Amino acid sequence: MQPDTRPSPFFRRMRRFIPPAIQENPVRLMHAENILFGCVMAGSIAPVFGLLYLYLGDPATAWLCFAAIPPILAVPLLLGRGIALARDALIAVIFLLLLGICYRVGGISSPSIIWFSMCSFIAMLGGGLRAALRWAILSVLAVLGIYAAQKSGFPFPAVQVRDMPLLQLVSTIGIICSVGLDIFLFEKSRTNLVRELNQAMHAVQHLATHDELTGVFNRREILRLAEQEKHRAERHGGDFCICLIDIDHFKAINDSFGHGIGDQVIREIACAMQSEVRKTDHVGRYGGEEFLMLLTSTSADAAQAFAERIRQRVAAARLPLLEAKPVTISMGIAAFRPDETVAQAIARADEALYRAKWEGRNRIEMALGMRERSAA
Ligand SMILES: Nc1nc2c(ncn2[C@@H]2O[C@H](COP(=O)(O)OP(=O)(O)OP(=O)(O)O)[C@@H](O)[C@H]2O)c(=O)[nH]1
Repeated sequence: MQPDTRPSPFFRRMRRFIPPAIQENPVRLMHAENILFGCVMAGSIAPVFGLLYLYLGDPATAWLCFAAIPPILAVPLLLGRGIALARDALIAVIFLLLLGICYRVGGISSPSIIWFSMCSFIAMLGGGLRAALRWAILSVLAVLGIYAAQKSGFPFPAVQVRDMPLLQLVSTIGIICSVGLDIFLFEKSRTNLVRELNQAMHAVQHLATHDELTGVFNRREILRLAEQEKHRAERHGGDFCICLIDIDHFKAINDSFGHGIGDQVIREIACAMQSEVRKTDHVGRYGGEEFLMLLTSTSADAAQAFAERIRQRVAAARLPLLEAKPVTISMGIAAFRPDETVAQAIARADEALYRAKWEGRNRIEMALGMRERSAA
């Protein structure tokens, strides 16, 4: 059973806000997702602090928090115009909000001062190191500016919140939770990305090694497997047979029923072979209507008996596609010899196949050994 590789419902819902052009690129998708997390986080934290400042008797700062909510929630709409624009717009709103809060409540001693660190954090998750560095410099300059302004006697409003320790407490807990949640969501989005890349890699690998029409191995892969089996047989001993299969009078099938039906016949026969072989054997499409089977740990006699079973199964099948007309296959089998190459073993199987055709088709012929061949 295929594992469920779809992202969680939260991520799927969030992706509705991400333009398809961004979704095509996994890294840009991850940055866009992180910016959306930033919007969700900032959009939920701002009203909490708004309510807190109302409770603490500072309605002007509370309204600053509430006023930041609409621009934060509008940021996803900017994603269509570019990730950098959306990211910088979000951070700019947060940055200005923090400047406003620090100006009103405590200056350099404001519990909100530490929240400037979130600017470079969000920038990093939403776009990489350069953006993070830019926002880190701006944040440091802002903090230094607040300090310098206070030192030089700039008139900060004398706002007294009712319960400063409570503000400190909520602010500290808020930043701890925000950082933790951001890291958790970032990790989730990174895991999704890795999983999707893995999936894409498997799909590409499958396309590179399998025949599109039949789903069995393609020529390159079956030849690679043949080399691998040859090395295994040479190292560990054991028999290994190569079986070349060709559909008889296939041109006539194409001519009578059309190429579409011809393709389906090729598919049916590939499927019949694939379902008959053992898990350790391999089936590949060698050419148009020609297949190569690698029968591992199989003696020549066993390979012949097995091939006979497939030949009979195909000959007995009455495909509705062909209006129940029989279709047959011919096969040539070569038992691999340690002193020959894969190409030589296939050449012997091909020679046996040629004999099977010559002898009347719908039959199996065993290859001669190399020495017998050169003597012939
Ligand atoms: N439909 C279809 N036909 C193919 C495909 N690949 C090759 N063919 C056709 O298969 C036919 C093979 O014909 P031949 O090589 O003359 O052999 P045959 O008619 O099978 O005769 P024997 O092999 O001698 O029994 C050709 O007409 C090719 O066009 C394919 O992928 N799909």
